[in-house]
Amino acid sequence: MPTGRIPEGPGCHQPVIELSDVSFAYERRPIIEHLHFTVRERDFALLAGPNGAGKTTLLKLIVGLLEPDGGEVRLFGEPARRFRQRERIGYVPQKNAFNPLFPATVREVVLSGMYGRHKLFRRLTKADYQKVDDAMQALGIEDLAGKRIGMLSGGQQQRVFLARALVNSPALLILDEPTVGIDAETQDSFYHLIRHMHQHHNITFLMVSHDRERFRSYLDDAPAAEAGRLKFYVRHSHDREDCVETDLTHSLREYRRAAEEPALVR
Ligand SMILES: Nc1ncnc2c1ncn2[C@@H]1O[C@H](COP(=O)(O)OP(=O)(O)OP(=O)(O)O)[C@@H](O)[C@H]1O
Repeated sequence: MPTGRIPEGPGCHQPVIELSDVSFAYERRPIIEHLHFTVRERDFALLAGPNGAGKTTLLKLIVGLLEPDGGEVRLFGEPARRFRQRERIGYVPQKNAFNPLFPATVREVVLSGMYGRHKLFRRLTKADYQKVDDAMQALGIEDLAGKRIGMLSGGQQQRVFLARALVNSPALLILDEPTVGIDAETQDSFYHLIRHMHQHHNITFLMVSHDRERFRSYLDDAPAAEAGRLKFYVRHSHDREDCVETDLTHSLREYRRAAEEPALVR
């Protein structure tokens, strides 16, 4: 298990998230104690743990919404509390975190992913709208563009949130139990897509999930780090040495065409 700050890796394997001796308590109740862990570029990290183990708390520490009581959290080499380049992080929330009565259309939800880069009310450019169209096409939701998000199935909604997270071409994609409440077949198709993205793109993944079993064949057997009931499982980027990036929109279109996912939109 690593201790302290890990030296920088070569090429496209720089540290993205560094947790050095991180501890956190709510009032006096310790939630996370002495956690050391580094996620590097193009790693796929699964954060697993039962209800109440501290997964959401740890995500908040990672994105700088909470500060640790001890130790240090760094994002892309900077202290998390000072990190401002929010557009480098894409976030896919739990389906249940979304209010189905929210009246926005699919296009508006995907477009709202741009606000990390463009302050609210700043005029969006033609290129921005093109990125929104590309992301919707890549995920097979372009025909749903004018529909109210609350009218869609759980699987379709998650594709909308994934498109929203991808419009800024994030370097780090955080997925917070993205398939809770979605049927097993749709979950399979979602995770197949996620694995494709991990295999073919320079995106680092941090996924929160109760469902370690689903990723058993994809991740190392032993946890790479543990703190209390929290466990990190990883597929390291050194499994893939080439650092060449391919265009995400093009690649996801090809992926759809290859019909590896026959019924893409469910
Ligand atoms: N703002 C808060 N103030 C005090 N205690 C809190 C606060 N937020 C969470 N907790 C407690 O901290 C513990 C960890 O909560 P957290 O939400 O991080 O767990 P989790 O692993 O994400 O759980 P779940 O799987 O149920 O979402 C829980 O016991 C929770 O009740």
